[in-house]
Amino acid sequence: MKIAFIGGGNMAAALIAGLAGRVTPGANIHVVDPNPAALEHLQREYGLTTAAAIDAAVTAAEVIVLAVKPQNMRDVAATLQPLLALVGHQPLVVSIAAGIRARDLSRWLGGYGAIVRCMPNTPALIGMGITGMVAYDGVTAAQRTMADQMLAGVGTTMWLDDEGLIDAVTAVSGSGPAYVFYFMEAMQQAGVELGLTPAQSLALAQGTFAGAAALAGRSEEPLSTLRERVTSKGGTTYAALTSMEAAGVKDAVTTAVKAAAARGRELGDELGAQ
Ligand SMILES: NC(=O)C1=CN([C@@H]2O[C@H](COP(=O)(O)OP(=O)(O)OC[C@H]3O[C@@H](n4cnc5c(N)ncnc54)[C@H](OP(=O)(O)O)[C@@H]3O)[C@@H](O)[C@H]2O)C=CC1
Ligand SMILES: O=C(O)[C@@H]1CCC=N1
Repeated sequence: MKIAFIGGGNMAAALIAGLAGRVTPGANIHVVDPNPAALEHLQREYGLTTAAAIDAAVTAAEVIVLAVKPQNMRDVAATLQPLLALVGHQPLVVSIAAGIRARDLSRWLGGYGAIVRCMPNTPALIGMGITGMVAYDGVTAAQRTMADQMLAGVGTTMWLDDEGLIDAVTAVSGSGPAYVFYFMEAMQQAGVELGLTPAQSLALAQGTFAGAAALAGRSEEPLSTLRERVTSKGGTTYAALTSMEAAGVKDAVTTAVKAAAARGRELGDELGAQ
């Protein structure tokens, strides 16, 4: 599979790390980014080809991943559109941008239909990502399979019929690793304040997230049951959870996740109106 990335920043680098040598040889990956430092690192690490600006090399790929910020997407589409119009085959365009709707991207690409909109997350870097995906009108069955193979190579895929749900995916799993790191940071800090070294406290917090996430993944029980099994009556967990409830932590988290979804919709409205 020949893949071109437009944008070689954080999320592209995470995807490339998971893809190179696993889904396709690094030499089959081409990355366009104006920052030489980012490209040099990717080139050195994975042996891929790079360019500072979009040119015809991009359309030689079967899959073109648009991995620029949502605010740059329209300009990128304007540059890409005449190049796509020149090629005989229709490369699959995969957008990972938060908010940008497939219909707006299609319009910016001159009515192009072979678009998959998806929302990956950074654990793709270690092959443990999860990606929500939706196919636009002109995607062939073979292209859908190709998109699935690409993203299944860096973790789990979840296809959605309703593109409107991608903002929810963005809020839960696209942004989600940041919430987990935030929670881990707080747990690490508390451990240090209680006398552990930063390394000890980090190992305990990280190991706890890894173990609890794996347990939740393997268990048939609801999360609330798993939580209750940790919570001895009158014990330490009860003291912590009572403190969290009093501080409104659960409400704060659900409100925060909804704020992420609202921002996704807002980006789609703002940028799609152009
Ligand atoms: N980070 C994450 O965890 C996730 C991000 N996403 C989505 O991925 C996209 C990229 O995010 P992220 O990687 O975090 O952002 P970054 O800013 O790290 O990466 C974007 C890169 O694209 C470059 N760029 C800008 N314009 C062009 C252009 N015309 N051609 C080629 N490259 C260009 C940027 O350069 P410069 O900085 O100089 O502008 C930058 O290096 C966003 O749309 C985001 O919504 C989706 C899921 C998760
Ligand atoms: O923060 C953002 O907008 C991007 C989308 C999901 C994760 N990072």
